[in-house]
Amino acid sequence: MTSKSENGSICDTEASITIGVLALQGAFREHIAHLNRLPGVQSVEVRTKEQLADLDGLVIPGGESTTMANIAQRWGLIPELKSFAELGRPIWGTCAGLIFLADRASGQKEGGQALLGGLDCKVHRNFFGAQINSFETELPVPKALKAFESGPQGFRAMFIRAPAVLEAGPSVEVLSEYRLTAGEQSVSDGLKKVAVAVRSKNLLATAFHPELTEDCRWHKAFVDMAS
Ligand SMILES: NC(=O)CC[C@H](N)C(=O)O
Repeated sequence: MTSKSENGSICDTEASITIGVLALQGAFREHIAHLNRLPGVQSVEVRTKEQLADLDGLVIPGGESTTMANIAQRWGLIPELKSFAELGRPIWGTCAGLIFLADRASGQKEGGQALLGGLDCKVHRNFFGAQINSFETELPVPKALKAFESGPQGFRAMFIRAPAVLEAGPSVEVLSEYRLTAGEQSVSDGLKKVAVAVRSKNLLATAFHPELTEDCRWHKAFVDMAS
């Protein structure tokens, strides 16, 4: 339902959930657009620690995890982001955001990079190779998530210089897996599959980019976690 506020602007009176999208670098606008399509949800670009206070959940978008970590460090955001996660507030990391949330990462730039951590996982930062190896595929929907109860039984997964979860601890629930092709297995020590979507308590992480497809169900799933 929309109504006119006193100053005459149109506002959505149903909006009750506020989701922030970390807007330091990367694909934050696409997440904002998807979130705004969901009823009762308003989204905000987040650049300061003060903005974190009023959020029901935070999306850390895809982009370049080293650059994002450097900016977050320079702007003094790392301690606040860490405590956001530690306090059990919902965070969804996509692609670079997944790397950011992982406790352990390989394939990092020399000198490593700041990680927020919280997700008991080891990720490979560029598991699927360089930009040129980016690809799109269809994966079965995660049955564990209510948001996928309706709609097609598969979802489009776009992998762009994508990471993958190589090891996950007992607290981590694997929501989606990707089966490696014979060629991929031969350069991955015979690994047959990797996790590409995981959930652990207040943290959701996906190696692919739902914000670049028409499907809003991953955003809905995160809003469910934040509601
Ligand atoms: N699309 C992405 O977010 C790519 C992430 C990239 N592999 C990194 O290290 O940050």
